[in-house]
Amino acid sequence: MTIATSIINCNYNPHHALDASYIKRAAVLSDKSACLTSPHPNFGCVIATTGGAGKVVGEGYLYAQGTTPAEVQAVEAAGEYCRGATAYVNMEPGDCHGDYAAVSAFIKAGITRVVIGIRHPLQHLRGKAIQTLRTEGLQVDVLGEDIRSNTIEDAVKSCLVVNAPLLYRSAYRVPFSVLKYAMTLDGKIAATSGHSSWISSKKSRSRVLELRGRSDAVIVGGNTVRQDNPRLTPRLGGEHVPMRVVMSRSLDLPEVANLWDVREVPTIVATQRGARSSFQKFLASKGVEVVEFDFLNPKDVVSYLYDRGYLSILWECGGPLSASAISDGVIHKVHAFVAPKIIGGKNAPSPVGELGMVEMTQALELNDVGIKWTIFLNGLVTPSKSKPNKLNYIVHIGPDVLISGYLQPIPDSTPVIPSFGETSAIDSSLSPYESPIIFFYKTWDPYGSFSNFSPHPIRLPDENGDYVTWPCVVHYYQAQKFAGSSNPNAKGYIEAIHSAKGPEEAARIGRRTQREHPNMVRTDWESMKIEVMYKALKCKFSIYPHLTSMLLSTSGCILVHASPHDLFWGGGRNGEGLNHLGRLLMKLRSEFIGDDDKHKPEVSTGYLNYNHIYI
Ligand SMILES: Nc1c(N[C@@H]2O[C@H](COP(=O)(O)O)[C@@H](O)[C@H]2O)[nH]c(=O)[nH]c1=O
Repeated sequence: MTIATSIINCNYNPHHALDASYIKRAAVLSDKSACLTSPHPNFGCVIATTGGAGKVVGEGYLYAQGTTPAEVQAVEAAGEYCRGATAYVNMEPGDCHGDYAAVSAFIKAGITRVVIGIRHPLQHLRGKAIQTLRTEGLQVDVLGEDIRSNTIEDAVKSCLVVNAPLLYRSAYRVPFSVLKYAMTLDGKIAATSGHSSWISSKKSRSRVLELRGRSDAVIVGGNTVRQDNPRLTPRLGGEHVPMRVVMSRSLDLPEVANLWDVREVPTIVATQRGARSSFQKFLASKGVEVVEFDFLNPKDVVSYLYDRGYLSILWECGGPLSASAISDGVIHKVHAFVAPKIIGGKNAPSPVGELGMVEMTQALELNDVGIKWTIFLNGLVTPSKSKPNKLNYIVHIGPDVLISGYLQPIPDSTPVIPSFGETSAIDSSLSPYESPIIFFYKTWDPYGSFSNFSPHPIRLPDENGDYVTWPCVVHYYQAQKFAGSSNPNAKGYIEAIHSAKGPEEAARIGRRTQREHPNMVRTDWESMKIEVMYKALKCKFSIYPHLTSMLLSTSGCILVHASPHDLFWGGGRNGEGLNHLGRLLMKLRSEFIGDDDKHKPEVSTGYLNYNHIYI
């Protein structure tokens, strides 16, 4: 889990522990609708008076999509005590009503401070409530941005867990997939005969029923249907019952099965296009929904379920399908119930089939997102005091042991901005958490003209002060590596770069010459190359009015050169680059914006009016 390392306006707040505890309370509250309604964005709100240890005066949680927002409930519960109080929310308020109900409730009630666990993961809502509240004069502290500490980070993670489904949906456009299996101590999910009831205890199985109640769909394979004739229902007495999904290419399925009884609970059978059409007709006659896929695989099935708006999926399948789902990268979290039993059986099935791994070093490690959670039987998760700060915890449920963890960490949707910290130093108007980010790379992409490869000739003085026109920034930049070199051949290379047919060729000649004749490169190159680039950019964005206005039009945005391999000028694949090109363009933009007339770029009369270029 990476929470951005830079500290933005970090206000030391002696009430970190208090803030963290109320935020964790909001997270636990937000989870209370689990199993009662279909998975949805989980919001909890706690309103506490300020001063000393504070006193909780109102609480609320969103019961289901489209019902009264948690914030409105908490304000109503707190009444007059809202005035001057602090509101704690596990996630930035959304606005599914389109009326800003949550934000206006805080403002009208006189709340003065709002503490927010995580920003809203959905792009179209992200940052909106925070900005509105701040504009209205409320103090808004976002955990991990405005207040940071280990305690705070712990509270952030509790907010990530309760909205993991929405975070995965927002970051990866997939449902949150949990693989659950019960196995004996010797790693079997059934006897050789296929008999499997029961491996885990009644207590463990009621935990599984709760997991189903938290899901939009439960998926099994054909073999599970044939062997177990499962019902796959929560049977908790709650209201929410997930869709049951059977994945079967062959449709080699029994005509009599609990899953074909859809009076209470729907069932989908996902199959290969054209499989056993007579059986498809039989299923349809029972009211079972048959969905055909060109090539039935977990990835396409979850993509289909994503389109149906499913947030959470529980995979209760056998080894072959588990392996296929893991290989497809579909599984995010694993719950393994280990029962203190030994069944043996050379051919008894194991929880995960063939993954094609031949060395133990290839084993997939569960990710430790370090959350102190103890899972109680009622399915609620409550921060624990004593448990080690590890999510890969081992929790005793009856005689069994539950080992849980993530194969893919919860995305924390902190923007991936290269050189996060330096950004605000370049342009104080930018907030890495709020400013839009413009990624530019190839010349044919939007903002492609920001690329050094764009075909904009520039004209700059050489070391003798004579102006030379260069076909583009790349030609100029590559040639400068050898400018002023005492080596008699340097001139020839500079000329070859200057006349290169295109920026790729110019870059190739420049890099090859630098590699093969390092002593020809000017001695101060490493310390000068950023300045050389800045000169070229300043020229380029001064002499073309449309480029000047394009650059100015990005005011307030963070510019990232999205080259995945150039980690000096680019941002890298995951923000590990230095993004110097993006940073120089933001610096130049600030200069243009902040400039008085002296530096205002001259608008050329259609040709390169060199005498007005300020270098
Ligand atoms: N045997 C076994 C499990 N089996 C799983 O539960 C399914 C049966 O669900 P239902 O018909 O709704 O009770 C079965 O098809 C298989 O997916 N699960 C567990 O937690 N522990 C166990 O020991």
